[in-house]
Amino acid sequence: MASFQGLQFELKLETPFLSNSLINSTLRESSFTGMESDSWELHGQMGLHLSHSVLSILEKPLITGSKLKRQEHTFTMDIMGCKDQQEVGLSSKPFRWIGEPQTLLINGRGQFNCSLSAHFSNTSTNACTLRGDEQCAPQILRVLPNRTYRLRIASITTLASLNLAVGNHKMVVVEADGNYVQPFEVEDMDIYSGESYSVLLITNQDQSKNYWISVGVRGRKPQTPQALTLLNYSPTSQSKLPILPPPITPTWNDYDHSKSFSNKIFAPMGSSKPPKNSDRQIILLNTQNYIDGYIKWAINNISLLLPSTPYLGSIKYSLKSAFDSKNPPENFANDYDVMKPPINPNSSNGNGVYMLGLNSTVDVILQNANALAVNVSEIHPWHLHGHNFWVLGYGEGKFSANKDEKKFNLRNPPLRNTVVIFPFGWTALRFVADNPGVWAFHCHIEPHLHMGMGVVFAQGVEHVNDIPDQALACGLTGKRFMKNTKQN
Ligand SMILES: O=C1O[C@H]([C@@H](O)CO)C(O)=C1O
Repeated sequence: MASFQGLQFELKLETPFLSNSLINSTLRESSFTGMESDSWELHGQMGLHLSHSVLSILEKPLITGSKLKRQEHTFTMDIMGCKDQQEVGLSSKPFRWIGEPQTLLINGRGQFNCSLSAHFSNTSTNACTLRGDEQCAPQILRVLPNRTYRLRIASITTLASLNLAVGNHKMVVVEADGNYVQPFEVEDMDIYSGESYSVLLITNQDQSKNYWISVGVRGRKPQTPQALTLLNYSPTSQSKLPILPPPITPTWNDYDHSKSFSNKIFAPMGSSKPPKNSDRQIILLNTQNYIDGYIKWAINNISLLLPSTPYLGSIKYSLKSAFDSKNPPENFANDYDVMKPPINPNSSNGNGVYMLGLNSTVDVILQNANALAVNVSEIHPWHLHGHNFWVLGYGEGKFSANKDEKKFNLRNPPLRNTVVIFPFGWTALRFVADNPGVWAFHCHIEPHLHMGMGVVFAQGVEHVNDIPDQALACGLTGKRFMKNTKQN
């Protein structure tokens, strides 16, 4: 495990932009709590609010080194209420999509309605300039010339996939999701919701100038302006605007560009390798569907609807009626055409659990497909709780075990906890189910999770001794049940 896992605590910096969704997500997440793993994960943001996209550029870790406890349950937030509204829209007939973000925030700063805020704050006629209204002024990264900086970057967006570039500078990617990677140089980098990276930035450019860092949207037709941060070379004044324009994000649908970035990520020499073979292969087809006319996402034709009783208690205490006891499907119909909208778009809700053998090696093939509309297939960053996995490869079209397994990278696959599936493609990953508990595996795009795009894995729940009271506080494991079990 890499020694720099504390960056995610910096998410707290973004809390003014969170909504009451966090309270919901706290309850929701608690149903997944298992034993602590030593890989601290970036999933407090499961409940981040929906109307803005947020990117943190973290210059310094708050905590480094040691084993960290997952902290996402401890946030308390101000209440803004927008997520509830959005959830209502997503669960309505007719469906109301959340829409693209109005702005992107970098460390809480975005340029939205700047002239309006200037008017109210009465500080400047153009609040988007560096001397304008504080809220609208970009974050300033002040650097010394000829140094090497490590930027810790975490995307906690709700929807947007992002691309980041620093004007006139290259970056060297050295870490992804808390694991070192073989360093590689890039002009710009993609970062999907739930992912985190460290990049090295060498300040070797003209020190009498400042430079823009820009972030733009990928994979969805952009209706969101690029977000800007200023790279300020000391002792140059912060108010000196860069001569060069902000770097322009690659075209939103240039997927080859994104694939080329993902395909450069490898584990460094000496990292742990995946087991040579897996004990089980689970193929998960991602489709957009209807249930009673409501738009949903489904996995192997089941749209995840979480039960009211948290899984950990219901599995540990064998409460068989608490969730679907049937095993969810491990594959989909052979003749399903992933390049076309579903012939039968109807699906159903479910909450069954993939029961994994403790310490077994599991391969998951995430198979993307055409959504409901013709010629539409979207990016989905999938995030696994409680584990890292090795990314064995990506491919186009429908996964073919015979052909594609031969191409799996077992030599130096990167270890991650979030991985993207590209439109009309598949992504293969392998993990060892060695962390007793119940774990969500889901698309990190919050509205997609709300619409059912996730599955649940469980393993070794009998080894989870101290289930937190909060995880036993509702449904069939509510108060009365607890009282009885404690008495027995
Ligand atoms: O889940 C989604 O719903 C909309 C669209 O497919 C239906 O309006 C969209 O862009 C999504 O990503």
